[in-house]
Amino acid sequence: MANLDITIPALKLNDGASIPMLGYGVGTAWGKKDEGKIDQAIVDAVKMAIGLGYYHLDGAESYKNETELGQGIKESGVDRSKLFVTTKVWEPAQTGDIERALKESLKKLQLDYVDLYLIHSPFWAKSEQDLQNAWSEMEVLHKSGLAKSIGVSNYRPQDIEAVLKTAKVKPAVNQIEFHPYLQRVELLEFHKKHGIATTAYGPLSAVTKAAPGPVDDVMAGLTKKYAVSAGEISLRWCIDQDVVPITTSSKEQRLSDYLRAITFKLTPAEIKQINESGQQKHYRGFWGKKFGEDSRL
Ligand SMILES: NC(=O)C1=CN([C@@H]2O[C@H](COP(=O)(O)OP(=O)(O)OC[C@H]3O[C@@H](n4cnc5c(N)ncnc54)[C@H](O)[C@@H]3O)[C@@H](O)[C@H]2O)C=CC1
Ligand SMILES: O=CCc1c[nH]c2ccccc12
Repeated sequence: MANLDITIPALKLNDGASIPMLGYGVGTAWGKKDEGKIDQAIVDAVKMAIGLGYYHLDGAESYKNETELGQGIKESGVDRSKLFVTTKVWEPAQTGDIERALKESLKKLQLDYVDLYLIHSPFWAKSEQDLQNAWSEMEVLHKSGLAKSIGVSNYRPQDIEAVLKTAKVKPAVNQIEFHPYLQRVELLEFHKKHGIATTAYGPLSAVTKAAPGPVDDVMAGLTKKYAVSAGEISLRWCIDQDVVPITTSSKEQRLSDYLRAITFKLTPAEIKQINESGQQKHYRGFWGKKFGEDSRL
């Protein structure tokens, strides 16, 4: 399957690095059970995604497939410097855990550095000080060059506020669930105010697992106008709001088609139509219990 021979545009981060505006995740479609054995299907999927032009790869310690992600990167033959590799640390329990986790991740990934290292969630922390201590460990890893950029994931404004009280380096990114049924308006405003980039997981939710719903009619009109699928409209809806979507699929055709999201642009009026119809429904696919009363934020 030929790719479109296009380069995915990049967004500048607050530390000067650039992140490709469409990512491929190995979390949801590829969560692995038996960590002892290499899963060739995941290696092949990573190679396939890179071959199509997905140079932004999103992994995590908790997905238990960093070995496969690293092997896929190696077998792709694409120069390391061209790739943007993210991984995430799961719940750090004590001082030193984050450094240990990153070094273990790098070993599995067969890499000398990651482009972006994220704290996977704030929900393990018992106090503001826990979040601040974890962040200062991230800053040390950033300074050492093992993580070119550092950020967070699933942080709410109050979690970022806590971090910013003592941070020397601001988080470059907050990776959050984001789609028309979870628009995070206040959080995005907060990110903008502090120069934090937003990356989005679950970007297809409104047209896949949360469908049917109130955006369907708007999507139908736009798919005709742009001759793309509702998935591609969903990805573009993120990009046009400076949000970097991270998607995934094991199907080469779908992944290839999703690259069309970088070939057109929605108008401000079309984004508004999606936003207004999307606001009529609320859906959260991940971490719902942890967000509790903050579920709509
Ligand atoms: N930081 C965090 O807490 C989280 C991070 N992530 C990251 O984001 C990545 C993407 O997250 P997703 O929620 O999976 O993104 P997504 O909203 O792009 O959904 C992708 C899923 O939808 C399915 N799909 C794609 N096209 C479809 C279609 N036309 N019809 C029906 N199903 C279709 C795919 O098979 C795949 O399972 C993950 O792989 C992971 O790397 C995901 C969840 C939480
Ligand atoms: O990051 C997304 C949610 C998540 C957290 N841990 C795992 C493990 C395997 C798949 C998804 C996830």
